[in-house]
Amino acid sequence: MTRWSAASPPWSRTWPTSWSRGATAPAASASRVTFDAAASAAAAALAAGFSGVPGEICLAVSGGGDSLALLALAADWAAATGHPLSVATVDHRLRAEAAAEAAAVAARCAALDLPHATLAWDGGPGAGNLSQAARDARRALLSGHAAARGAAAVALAHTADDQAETFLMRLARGSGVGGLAGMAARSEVGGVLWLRPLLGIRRDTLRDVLRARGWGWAEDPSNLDARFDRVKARRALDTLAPLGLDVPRLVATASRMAEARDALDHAGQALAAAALSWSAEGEACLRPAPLRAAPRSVRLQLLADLLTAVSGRRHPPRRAALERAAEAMLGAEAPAGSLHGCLWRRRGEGLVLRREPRACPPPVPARRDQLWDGRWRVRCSAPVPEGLSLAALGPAGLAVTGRPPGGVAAETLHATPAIWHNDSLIAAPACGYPADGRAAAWSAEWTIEDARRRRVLTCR
Ligand SMILES: Nc1ncnc2c1ncn2[C@@H]1O[C@H](COP(=O)(O)OP(=O)(O)OP(=O)(O)O)[C@@H](O)[C@H]1O
Repeated sequence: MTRWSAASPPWSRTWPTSWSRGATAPAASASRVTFDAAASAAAAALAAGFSGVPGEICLAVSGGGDSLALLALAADWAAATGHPLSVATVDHRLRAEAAAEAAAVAARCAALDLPHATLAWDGGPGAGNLSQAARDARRALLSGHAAARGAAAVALAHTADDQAETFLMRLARGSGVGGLAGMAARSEVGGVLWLRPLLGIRRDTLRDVLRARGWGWAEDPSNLDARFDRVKARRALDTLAPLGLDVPRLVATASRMAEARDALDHAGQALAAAALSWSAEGEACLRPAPLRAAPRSVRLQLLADLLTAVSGRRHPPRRAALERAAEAMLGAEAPAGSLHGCLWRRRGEGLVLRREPRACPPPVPARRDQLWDGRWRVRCSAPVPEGLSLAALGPAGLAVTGRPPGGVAAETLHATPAIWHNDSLIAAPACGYPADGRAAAWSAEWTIEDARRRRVLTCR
């Protein structure tokens, strides 16, 4: 990328004064060379991260420095390649300045001739763990928006610094290799392809890219709030640097962990083929003998993947809890237990793992095509009338449908999706209700959306 050539020093432009931190730009020629190399590396990383994506890429841009740099680099790449881009900003409505930040991103996009949408979240006040709820809502809004536009992927602007902070936070939580592998450059969750093309690029480089263009950016005050683990991790990195434990070292370690995780996955695949079968309702049946015979790390990886898939959650259980549950499952004492929104129970010689009904989500409005509880794809082949909701079948629903033939446990059926109108059951597609075809428009398919887990677990 030659945009920042020495003939036209980009840092000679003026910085906006109101809406940026405005740190000093590199001045000496050695820094210019360093900057050119770093900026070219960022542009090359973005091009590699976006390569082969078959359609529009929707950029998630908050107005912060990282994601504005993503916008800047992606706009250059799109201008050179003609690849379609769009941009979305989520206004969580949690800070007064957020609307102005979204408007500033919109203005930037208008100047670049890129479509932009502001997606508002109204669920803030009252949400339990507010930052987790805001993150989940952001992902849901972004994936819904991308699906509505028919976009092929959503791009996030996580950096090498984010990856290193994530590594430290997971280390502190006692994560295994799966967690220590950090964030993936590509992942498929909830039917959406998520891209993180800047995971190898330093935050400071991205700030320099913006300074070079004279673009300001917004600072989210929560990035300085020491109550957040991420901020603590950022500060800890400063303390650890003299030990040689810096961002590049942690990122390199995370990528070695990703290789180890892939090797475990591979072994887990062989173990799954020997030990695992599924019912159509998403009940996992395990044969303990091959589990016992497998190396502990492979066994734990398979159990972590299973618990993640059956619970529909994005993250596996904590390592310590997983180890305790694995011991209990393979020991003789406890006949049953629960972990990570799942129930396990001994059945004959085997073990059954199923979703815990009370961990299923509260009712949501029924739509024509939606992922429910992270594990069921629920569709309707006809327009959905107003006022219908999607919620777990539960005991009340099962009392209406009765147990379908096949011997599936009532508890498993309780955690399947059902369509309701107030308290009246309209359809329970996983139970084939109603049998006379009145609600045949509804279908439900048990699904493992995450590409990595799909590889490990789809051996039926
Ligand atoms: N409000 C938002 N609207 C759209 N995308 C967002 C929003 N908040 C975060 N993102 C996306 O998620 C990524 C990671 O979020 P995180 O909260 O860690 O952001 P960050 O490190 O503060 O980055 P940025 O400086 O771009 O906000 C961002 O880089 C951005 O791509």
